[in-house]
Formats: sequence, C-alpha cells, structure tokens
Amino acid sequence: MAHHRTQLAASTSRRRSLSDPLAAALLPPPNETPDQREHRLLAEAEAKKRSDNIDRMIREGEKERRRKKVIKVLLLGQSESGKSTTLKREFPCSICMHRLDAVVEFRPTSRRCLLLLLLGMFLRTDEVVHIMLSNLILEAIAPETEAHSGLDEIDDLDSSEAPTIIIGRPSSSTTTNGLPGYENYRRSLAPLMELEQRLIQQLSDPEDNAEHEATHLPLYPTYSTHSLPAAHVGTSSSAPSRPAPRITIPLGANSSPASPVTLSPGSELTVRNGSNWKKTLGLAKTPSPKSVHSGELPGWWEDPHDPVHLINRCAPAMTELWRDTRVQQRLAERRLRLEESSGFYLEDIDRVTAKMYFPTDEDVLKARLKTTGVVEHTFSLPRNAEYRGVEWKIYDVGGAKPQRQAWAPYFDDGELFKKNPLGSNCEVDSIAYDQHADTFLVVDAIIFLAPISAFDQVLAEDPRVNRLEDTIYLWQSVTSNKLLANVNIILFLNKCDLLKRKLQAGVRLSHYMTSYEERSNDYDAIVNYFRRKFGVMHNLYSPNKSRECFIHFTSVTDTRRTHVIISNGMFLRPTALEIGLRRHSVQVRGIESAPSPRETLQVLELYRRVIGVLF
Ligand SMILES: Nc1nc2c(ncn2[C@@H]2O[C@H](COP(=O)(O)OP(=O)(O)OP(=O)(O)O)[C@@H](O)[C@H]2O)c(=O)[nH]1
Ligand SMILES: [Mg+2]
Repeated sequence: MAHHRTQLAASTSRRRSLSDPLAAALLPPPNETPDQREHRLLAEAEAKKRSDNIDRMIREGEKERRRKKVIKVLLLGQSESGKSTTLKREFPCSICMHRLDAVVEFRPTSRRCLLLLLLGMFLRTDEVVHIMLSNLILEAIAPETEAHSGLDEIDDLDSSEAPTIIIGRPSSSTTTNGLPGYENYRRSLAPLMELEQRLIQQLSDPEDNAEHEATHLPLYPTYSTHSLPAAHVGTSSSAPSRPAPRITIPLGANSSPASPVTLSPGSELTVRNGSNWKKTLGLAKTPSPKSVHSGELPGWWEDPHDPVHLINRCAPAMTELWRDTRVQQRLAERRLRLEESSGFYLEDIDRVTAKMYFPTDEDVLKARLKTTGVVEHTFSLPRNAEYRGVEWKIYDVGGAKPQRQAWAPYFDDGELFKKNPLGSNCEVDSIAYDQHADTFLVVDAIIFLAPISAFDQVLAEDPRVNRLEDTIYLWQSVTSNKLLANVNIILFLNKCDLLKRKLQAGVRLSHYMTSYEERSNDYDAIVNYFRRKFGVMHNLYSPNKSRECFIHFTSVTDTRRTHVIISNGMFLRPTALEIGLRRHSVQVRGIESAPSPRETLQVLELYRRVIGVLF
C-alpha cells in the first residue's frame, strides 16, 4: 500500500514537472550516466549556493534599508532669504564645518570664487540679459534707457489682494542721465572685465553637461524685468502662459558631478541645479590630514598671472566708486542694499583685494551663490553612535521668481490633486511631484526662510515687488497648501542682525508697512510683531489645525551659534531635530540667536533623550 502511494506521488510529481516547462527543462536526461549525474549534482549544489548567497544579500539589504532612517528637508523662501546659507551653517556636517580647519586646503578655489563675486559687484555693464543686472553698481549708475515706477504697477494689482505693505517711494529712476564720472569709473575698471572672463574660465567645468545634472528644469523663456508675471504668489492665474512645470529629483541620487557654477558675463554667479556650492567653493573633497596639518599653501601671490595682482591694482578705483556719495545716493534711490547680501565685502575691499588675502570661515559662509533649480544634498551624520544610520537629504531651491516656476506649481493644489495618482483624499507628506515620472518626493519638513529685515527692499528680479510682501504671499501659499497639511513647518525669521542695524539707523517699519501703524520701532516690539503675524497666518490658513509651527529668530550668517553646538559635540542643529520630534508630539523650545550655555545644555539634554526614543 505504502509502495503504491510512493509510486503514485512520484508519477504525480513527474506529471506536474512535465507540465511546468522550467521544471521539465531541469529534469535529468532519461539516460543519464553516473558521471553525468555526479557533474549535474555538483553544478546544482554550486548554483544553490550562489542563489542562497543572493537571497542573503537581499535580506540584509532590506534589513539595512529598514534600519536606515532618511530625513528629508526642503528649504523654501524668496531669493536671498538665506536658504543656501542655512544649509551651509545649520547642517555643518555636510561640509565638514565641524572641522573648520579641514577646509583650509581648498581655500584657493574659494578665493578665486570670492574675487569673482567682488568683481561681479562692479562689472555688469553689458546689455540687459539678466534680471539681476540691477544689483550691480556700474549698472545702477549708468545712464538709463527706460524708467519704471513701482507704484504705478502696484496700483494695477487686484484690489482683493492689495498688499499691506507699500512699495516705497518711486525711485528717481525717471532720471535718464548717468552719474557724472560714470565713464571714468568704467574706464578705470575696464581691465577687470578681461579678468572676470579669465576667472570664469578657471572656475567653469569644461565637461559641463546638462545631462549629468541631478535635477532638470525645462528651458523657460528669459524674463525681462518688465515681462515678469504679476507678483501674486500662489495664484495660478499669475502666470497665464506658464510652461509645463517639470521637476525630477532622482530619489537616492547623490550630489551631482556636474559643473557647480553658471558663469556668464552679465549674470549673477549661480549655483546650478544638480550642483552645489561645496564644489564651487572647493569644499567637496575630503582633505588629507597631512596637507591640512603641514599648513602648506600655494604661494599664489608670487604667481604674476594670479588674478589678485590686477584686482589689487584696481582696488583704489573700486573703493573710490563704492565710497562715492553720489553712487551711494543712486543705490539708495533704487533701494539696492548691496552691502546686506553678497556685497558684504564691499566694506572690506582693501582686505579682500590684498595680495595675500585668504578667505576666512565667515567669507566662505557669506559668499552669495544664487541657486537655480533644485539642489539635493545628502549626508550622514558621522561619529556619534546615537545618530548613526540617519541619512539626511536637504533640498535647496532657487528662490528667485523665475526659479519658482520649478516649485510654485506644487502649491497649486487644484492642479496637483487632479494629477495625484493616489487619489484626492489621500494624506501624503508630499511636496514635489514629477508629473512625467509619476513620483512623489516626500519630505518630512520644510524650513521656510523669511528675511524680516527686507521690509524696505524690493526683489532684485522684480523691482515692483516689496520683499516682505513677497515673503508674506509665499508664506500664505505654503501654510494654506492642502498637500502640505502633514508636513512639519519650521519658520526662520531670518536676518535679525540686519533688522537690528536697520532700526538702529532710524529706518521705520511703519513707513513701509502701513498695518504696523504707530507702534514702537523698537527691535523687540518688531520681531514679536512679526512672530505673531506669521504665527497667526499659519494658524489661520493651515488646513491642519493641529499642526504646530516652530518659529525661530535667526541670523544664519552668525557663526557663533554653530560653534556653540559644535563645542557641545552635537552635529545636528536643534531645528533639524525638531523635524523628528514633531512626529512624536514632543514639544521643544527653540534656541534663538544667541542661547546662553545653560539654555543650550537644557535643549541638548532634551534632544538627547528624545533621540534615544526616535532613532
Ligand atoms: N547679515 C546676514 N546676511 C545673511 C543672513 N542670511 C543670509 N545672508 C546673506 O544673504 C545672501 C543670500 O543668501 P543665500 O543663502 O544665498 O540666499 P538663498 O535663499 O539661497 O537665495 P537663492 O539661492 O537665490 O534662492 C548671502 O550673501 C548671505 O550671506 C543673515 O541672517 N544675516
Ligand atoms: Mg540659494
């Protein structure tokens, strides 16, 4: 009986095997010799071993993937709000800022870059090919070809969205004459133009190829200042003939190998999408400890071809131009405050143009490189075992208006919900959606930068728009977005240092922001007013009423704060950690600009405890 059952099972299994073509192909040949059998069994054992190995590797990879936490943070805010600077400072481990001495070897590249930035301040005299032209001194004092008044334009805006901030006095841009002495200045600075070209060549990557880039933007038409769409951010009607948005962020892609800078005469020095300032400033490589500690630096000042010699010769003309009261007046009329952003070294021309000038940490931190598109920075936290395995992905976007075409569509929920493949009621922590690749980029948090010192300034790319007004519209569109309902939002009320200086110089907020009325022009009163205003807007517009918004007063160029954290052995910035904390509903008070050592310790202690739970 048992024998019969075995025979039956064998014949059933053979029948099943024969009906399965793969099994049939693997069956031993019917007339297999003992030798052949031995070979076959050996080969099968070998194949099984290989297959088991692959299975094991897959299982381990899966375990590793599950163990590894990836925290994704998106930086948002208008151009020059301080996003890239925040990235440099708030996430110091991404550029080895915790070992400031380690970047010494790469300063020569940064040095050339900073010299180029300085030249850029003086040189943009060519035709209107770039919206940033108005940033530059010679351009600002050049004879004008066309006059435009910001107030006239503002009057045309839809009254339902009338800004609470007035745009300020129209500049005396009706003047069509250039500044007296303009031609002299132009002549004395002319040699620098050739030098600028040379620096551009030195800093450009000859193998630059858009196809290498980690992110891609469509080719948009170049806007002139006058053809930009109306300033109402977050309203789809503001860009009637907007080209189809496209953004591709290959998930898991590392920093792009592409050329880090876009350098062309007549445009602002730019960090390209898919590239990063680490490479631009020469910080991308890990320096060898030997050369760091040997302190050897190339003696560039002895090289007659080094740009520093020509710049050094032109320094007196540069200083004279910058200090010329008529120049200052013209810049003030145009409400251009170069010294507040990339022009910080204009007050330092002698130092920066000295033959042996070498960028300080602060110079590197403050160097302004405009971002275009979306740049992804990936890094893991070193050393500290507590945080091992956490990978950070920070997305830094270009905040200038033409750049916002890359991200503004993601705040247009009507459009996005329609395309949302997960259905309109789904709850996704999504921000970036690639309509071509059908992928969502899920972010854990947004850090929104609002430069509150800019209440008396206009956008460089659109002088019709007050900077603070623009930030408020942006904030409204981010906080009210339904798709972002579950994304944690951290608000940096940034550039507090500049705000303080501006108020001390007697500039009145109520002069530009009528809704501030006759309240005190005192720093504390004003920052608290802004905190309340932004906080109330968040609570009012947020579709998720239980979401809390963390608000910090920051001066992100202030390196002292970084040092406090570093000296405490923390490689994470508190604001970054809040991202994780929010998910677990743990309340943490934020550190403001200059925390006392006691405050820092308290917060660090709290973070440590919570991190123990989280990671
Ligand atoms: N004094 C001061 N300067 C700041 C502060 N934050 C940023 N800056 C300066 O402002 C300029 C612009 O900063 P970025 O970080 O390049 O601005 P961004 O938001 O990345 O600008 P885009 O790339 O155009 O979107 C730089 O020169 C910074 O040094 C701040 O808190 N205080
Ligand atoms: Mg940037």
